[in-house]
Parts: sequence; C-alpha cells; structure tokens
Amino acid sequence: MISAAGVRRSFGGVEVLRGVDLVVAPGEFVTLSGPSGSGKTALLSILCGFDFPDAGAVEPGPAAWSACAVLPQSLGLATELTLEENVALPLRLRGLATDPVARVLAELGIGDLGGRYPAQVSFGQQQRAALARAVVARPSALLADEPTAHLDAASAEAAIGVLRRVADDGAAVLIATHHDAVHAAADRVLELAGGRISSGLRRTTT
Ligand SMILES: Nc1ncnc2c1ncn2[C@@H]1O[C@H](COP(=O)(O)OP(=O)(O)OP(=O)(O)O)[C@@H](O)[C@H]1O
Repeated sequence: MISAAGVRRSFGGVEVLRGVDLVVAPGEFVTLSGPSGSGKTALLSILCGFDFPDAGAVEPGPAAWSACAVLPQSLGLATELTLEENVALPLRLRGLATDPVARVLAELGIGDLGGRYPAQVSFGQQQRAALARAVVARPSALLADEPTAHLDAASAEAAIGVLRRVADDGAAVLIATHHDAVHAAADRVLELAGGRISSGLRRTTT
C-alpha cells in the first residue's frame, strides 16, 4: 500500500504540497499527472522516505522501505558496476538467486548490453536498466519518476508492460509521468494541481 494523508511541504516559504491525500492499493497501477513544477517529484520523494513532510503522514513508513522500490529521475545506477551487476544488486542484497536478471533485461530490449557500464550506453538504455533494477526483486510497492521520459515508443511500451506486470503481481505502483501512453495503461490517473490531488479518474475497461 502507498498512501499520503494531509501531506504538506514548503520550499523557501512556498507551499508546494498543500494537503495531499492519496491511496494506491496493492495490485493497483496509478499514474500521477500535473504540470511541470506542480510537486510530483516532491511528493514521490516524501513517499519513498528521501524527504519528510512538514505535516501529514505517509506509507510505506520506515518499517516497509526495504520492500519499496524507487526509480528516481536521476536513475542512481552505480557507475562502477555493469548493467547486469546493477540489476542483480537488489537480489544479492536479499540473498536471492540472480536468474531473473537476464529475463528482465531482455524484456526491456537491453539483453545484449548487460556487460556494459552505464557510461557505455545511452541514457534511455540506462533508464531501462534502472527500471529493471527497480522491479527485479518483486517489490511490494514501486514509486517511479518519469520512467519512460527518454524512451522511444516501442521501448516505452515494453517498460509499461513491465510496470503493469509488477502491479498484476500484487505491488502498489505509483508513476509520475507526462507520457499519455503510461496514463492510458493505468487503472487510475491522479492529477496534482494547486498542491492537492484534484482527481482520480478510474480507467474504464470494456
Ligand atoms: N529541494 C528543493 N528546494 C527548493 N525548491 C524545491 C525543492 N524541491 C522542489 N522544489 C520546488 O518545488 C516545486 C515542485 O517541484 P517538483 O520537482 O516536485 O515538480 P514536478 O511536478 O516533479 O515537475 P516536473 O514535471 O518538471 O518534473 C518546484 O517549484 C520546485 O522548484
């Protein structure tokens, strides 16, 4: 579960988040839209524990952070590790087998790049490696900031398929994005405007 209740956050005297309430249930794939500067990154940073609210409460709290995967805009790949080693890291840290690494890299179209270092691949390829690392250990919550920002349409489709599967496997998934294709794949689209969540349209399936 991912949730925020009455979350407020100011920067330099400007209140960017003015009482944000949201809930993403296990198994839900929810996207967060909103104009540039509306506070999407600020909200995700608080939800994943990188930052703290001035007021309000969030889940996951510290006790559940280990089961929460985060894909920041800056990616955070370890530059001294190959893509394969980066993706294997969350599995190794938990003492799990690294068999899924090759499958996830292949699914994202970078199966032949596992032996390269981040500096030896494009930013879009790094972005897919960071997504692979975020999902490989089957997190129970996933927070991602613009995970398809540097991807072409086909690569974005593959990324969306992976995100969808993480939710179908039972994770609560919240994605900040400007990308219509990601919103179209979501169960619900939340709009952050004026410091609050102003809508939560449920996608209708026919
Ligand atoms: N650490 C900080 N210090 C000062 N101001 C900040 C800080 N973090 C965010 N802000 C301000 O808060 C506002 C929201 O920023 P944020 O990055 O959350 O927007 P966003 O909705 O993610 O934008 P984008 O769609 O462009 O990524 C902006 O006006 C930004 O300048």
